[in-house]
Amino acid sequence: MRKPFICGNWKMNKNVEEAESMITSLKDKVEGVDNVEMGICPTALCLTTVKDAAAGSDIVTGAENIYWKDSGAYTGEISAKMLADSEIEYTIVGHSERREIFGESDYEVNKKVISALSHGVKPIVCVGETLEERKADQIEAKVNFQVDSALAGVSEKEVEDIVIAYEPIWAIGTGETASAEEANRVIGIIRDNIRKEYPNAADKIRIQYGGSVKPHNVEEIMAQEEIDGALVGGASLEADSFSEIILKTAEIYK
Ligand SMILES: O=C[C@H](O)COP(=O)(O)O
Repeated sequence: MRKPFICGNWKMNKNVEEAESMITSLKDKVEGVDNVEMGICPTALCLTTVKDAAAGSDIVTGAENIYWKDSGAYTGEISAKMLADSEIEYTIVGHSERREIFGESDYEVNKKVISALSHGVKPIVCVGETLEERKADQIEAKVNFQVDSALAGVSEKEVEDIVIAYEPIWAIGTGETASAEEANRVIGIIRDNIRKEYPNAADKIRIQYGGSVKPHNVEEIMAQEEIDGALVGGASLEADSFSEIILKTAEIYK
């Protein structure tokens, strides 16, 4: 059975003090959970704060984004190498907000995935369709294209370290979720597509759902066979709601 991964994406929220206090409180609330991997992706400013505050717990840390070069004249960027040097385990790559607001392309997402893997940082690759694409029956074509592009050049061994997050764009921060069955269906499509290129790894790769995951709907979502966790935005900002999501997932996986 794949171990579910519940990961918070704080986006552009929280200063250092707030980050430290949230993790301190979260640690207490999820102590003893060993059947769910738990993570937080804060801003670059708070990465080491979260890492240090989480010490002694099973909470892992991830960045929200990277650039694919190791170092150099790339103002405003951080690299996978820097994350590895600070023992940061994960990085989100290709979140729809990066793609839509900052114009990140599938080509760039792939370069970032390759760079992260080369430094032992695990990428959480986000894919998902817009509402227009959903209405035009293009969900499958869109997500499979995004996944194929992101994984280009990745070996079967390396691919096991990748987490995919299926996040329908229309469900992010809107309070709307894909129904649990629909999220499960699309994630099944993604896994079947991965199986074509990576027959031995497809059943090992974790595929999360993201988009308005909250304490009140997490059980239904996590009960689905294909869904291996969640990438949580808004509800990951408070220790109460995020721990509730983790604890309910842990209960389902008992
Ligand atoms: O990365 C997380 C997603 O964008 C979901 O955000 P949300 O839970 O606030 O809808």
